[in-house]
This record gives sequence, C-alpha cells and structure tokens, in this order.
Amino acid sequence: MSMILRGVRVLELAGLAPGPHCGMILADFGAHVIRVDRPSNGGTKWIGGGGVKWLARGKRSLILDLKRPEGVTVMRKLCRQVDVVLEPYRQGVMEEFGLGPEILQKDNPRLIYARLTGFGQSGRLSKVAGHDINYLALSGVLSKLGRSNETPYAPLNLLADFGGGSLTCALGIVLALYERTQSGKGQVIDANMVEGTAYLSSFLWKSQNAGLWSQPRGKNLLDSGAPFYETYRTSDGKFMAVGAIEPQFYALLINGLGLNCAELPHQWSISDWEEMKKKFADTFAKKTQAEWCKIFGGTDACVTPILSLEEATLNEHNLERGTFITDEDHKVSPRPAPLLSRTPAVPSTKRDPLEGEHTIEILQEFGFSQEEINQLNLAKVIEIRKPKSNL
Ligand SMILES: C[C@H](CCC[C@H](C)C(=O)SCCNC(=O)CCNC(=O)[C@H](O)C(C)(C)COP(=O)(O)OP(=O)(O)OC[C@H]1O[C@@H](n2cnc3c(N)ncnc32)[C@H](O)[C@@H]1OP(=O)(O)O)[C@H]1CC[C@H]2[C@@H]3[C@H](O)C[C@@H]4C[C@H](O)CC[C@]4(C)[C@H]3C[C@H](O)[C@]12C
Repeated sequence: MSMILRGVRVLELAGLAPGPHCGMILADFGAHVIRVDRPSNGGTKWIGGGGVKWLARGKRSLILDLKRPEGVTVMRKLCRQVDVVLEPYRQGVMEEFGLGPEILQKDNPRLIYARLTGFGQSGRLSKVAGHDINYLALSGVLSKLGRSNETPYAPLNLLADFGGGSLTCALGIVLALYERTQSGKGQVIDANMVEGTAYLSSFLWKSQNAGLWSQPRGKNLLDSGAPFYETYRTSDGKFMAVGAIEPQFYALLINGLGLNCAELPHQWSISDWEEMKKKFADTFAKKTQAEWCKIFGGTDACVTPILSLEEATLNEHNLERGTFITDEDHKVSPRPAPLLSRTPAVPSTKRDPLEGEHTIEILQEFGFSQEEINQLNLAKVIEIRKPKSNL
C-alpha cells in the first residue's frame, strides 16, 4: 500500500507546536518533510524546544541560517524543487528574509505557500505574539468554556494550536495540492488560529438561537451544566464520564445508577440540574471505577471510564483498534487519523531526527556539490550534526 501524499516534498520551517504538528500530519500520510531548523549561534530571541522536537515523526532536519544572504540563496534553491513551504512565524518575518510568496512563487509557480499564524497575514494583530489561549480568547470560544462561577478554561492547547491551527492548515495544503492538479499552480494559504478555531466551533455559533446556550457559562447542556453530561468521581478517586443525552440512554443511566426515574425531577428540568448532579455525584462515589465499568460497560448508557494516557493505551477497545503505535525508541503515541481503507498512513517508527542530522544528505539531494556544502559549513550558514554512535 502506498501513501496518498507520497512524492510530495515539504519544507517546514521550525515552529513551536502547530507548524510541527501540521508537518507531522503530512509526513504521516507519505509526504517527504524537511524541517529547516535555526542555527544554535543564537541571534534570535527564540529558543528551541516545544513541538519542534516532539512532533518530528517521519521528518528530516537541516540547519540553515536564514539571517544570512547565503542561507536565503540556499532556501530559494530548495523552494524551487519542493511542493509546499510551511512557515510558522508572525506576519512579515519571511518577507524580511527575502523569502515572501512573491519571490518564492516567482521562482516556483507551483509552490504552495502555507502560512500558519495566530492572527493571520493582515489586521492590527498580525505582528503580535500570542499562544493558543490568546487565539482561543479572540475567537470568542474561550468565553464559553469552563464551569459555572469559575474563570473561562482553555482545554490544554488543543483547540487553537491543533484543532483550529495545524489540522486546518493541513486541510488547506491538501486542498491546494488537489487544486493544483487542475490548474498546475500553487497558492498562498493564510491559516490562522483565531479563524481556524472560530470555524471549528461553527456548531456553537450556529446553535446560538436553539436554546442550547441560553444559560450562563457552565449551566448549559454541553458545558457541565447538565447532570447527564458531566464527569463524576468514584469511590477509588477515579472518574467516570456521562453523556446520556437522549431519553433512551438516560433511562439506562438511571437504571445503572440504581435510581428511579419516578423519584427524580424530569431529565430536562434545568432548575433541578444542580440537585440532580449532587444525587448522581453521591451515587457514583459509592462504587469504584471498575465496578461502574462492570455495570455500564457495553451498554448504551453512554458512561465510560476517564482513562489516563497509559490506561488508554491498554484499553481493550483501543488495543483491538490499534489506536496507539510504538516507535523504535519504545515511545507510544496515537496512530494517525483518519484510517483510509486503501492508502492508510504508515507513520515512521524511526526515532525523531536530531536538529541538522540530515543537512548534508538534503543539500546533496537538492543538487549542492560537496564543495558548496563545505563552503556553507565553513561560513556557518549551515550546521552539520551527527547522532552520537551507540558504541
Ligand atoms: C511547549 C511550549 C509551546 C506550547 C504551544 C503554545 C501553547 C502555543 O500556543 S504555540 C503557538 C505560538 N504561536 C504561533 O505559532 C503563531 C505564529 N507565530 C508567532 O506568533 C511567533 O512565531 C511566536 C510568538 C510563536 C514566537 O515569536 P518570536 O518573536 O520568537 O518569533 P517570530 O517573530 O515568529 O520570528 C521568528 C524569529 O526566528 C528567526 N528565524 C526563524 N527561522 C530562522 C532560521 N532558520 N535562521 C535564522 N533565524 C531564524 C527569525 O528571523 C525571527 O527572528 P527575530 O525574532 O530575531 O526577528 C514551549 C513554548 C516555549 C518553550 C520553552 C522555551 O522555548 C524556553 C526553554 C527552551 C529550551 O530549549 C527547552 C525548554 C524551554 C523551557 C521550552 C519548553 C517548551 O518547548 C516551551 C514551554
């Protein structure tokens, strides 16, 4: 089975988390992704770390100093021979390098120029720093997240960095690759986390007048207001997740809890939800998570254990599915999604690349002579790093 993005060549400029995740998605589905890392000679206030190292599966790494004109010349030669360039910087940085879309797409009209930012390529904030929580806040979505009487709560850096950021950018790149099969031309993708997150939350926006969100934050059906869409602590200090929304599933929940519907307020009596939550909490606190799993396991009561990451990798259903994979360093991580029947992703199981590990190999592949490579190395425009041998 060959992967759908085989043969697609991507230059990913090293970013913090969204960019690296987007590059990893492309690599997982067959693209040849080269990460352009910064030299260790400082000169920039940015320090390594973040997703660069953790989301490097299937990539190779080249260290190239883009603050040097020689580095820009090298980059332009690379960009003439690739399909996608993916840059994670705030607006204007690539233009400062002399690597903006006008230049690179003149060199290579087929180039897809993906720009993954927080605030987009225009607007008063386009040059302002930010992180997931800031983009989530500006999208309006963060105002809806969190329990009643508490401050709004950002669910890790999942929604803006990844849901509205890397995944949306990866979609844009695949759309542009597809369009290019008709037009033969590349284009610029302005992927940004404010708009990506807002778009991701279209359900929230389009259901505003459906009565789903008429209560204050934390008092609605899906934001921890409803007793039948909530989490509960068990007697052994673990937790269960309850999502019994429909009446037939709710009836199974009540039955499994050993309660009697006739003695409870109506499921949708919002004014009684607080009281019902207390009753459910008291009931869940009487048994262990394993005992509740025995009661609810495999039923339509929509009740599941809240698993730790490690427990999730050992869960029978996930094991049957192969939801998690292990690389040659015995590190476990989620299998790429979605699962395509004929051309599934075949993620690399190799260890992650070291920064600059493939500098020579990549430059040779792109037509640089050994003499040119030696000169670039001597001038510190590139950096060559070799993995320590295990001897
Ligand atoms: C794990 C933490 C990260 C979690 C994710 C976090 C929650 C996010 O939300 S990530 C999303 C961030 N936002 C965006 O990506 C939107 C677009 N990008 C930006 O807005 C900006 O890039 C920025 C705000 C993210 C960073 O701004 P910065 O000023 O640093 O950079 P830019 O303006 O974009 O300009 C780029 C500069 O870099 C130069 N450059 C680029 N490439 C090259 C090159 N090849 N050669 C030469 N120069 C290059 C370019 O010229 C620009 O230079 P100037 O700025 O001089 O103009 C992690 C978050 C922080 C991590 C910790 C931290 O890094 C410190 C430690 C570092 C150590 O190494 C490891 C441990 C750390 C504690 C580290 C740990 C984790 O990784 C973090 C906590």
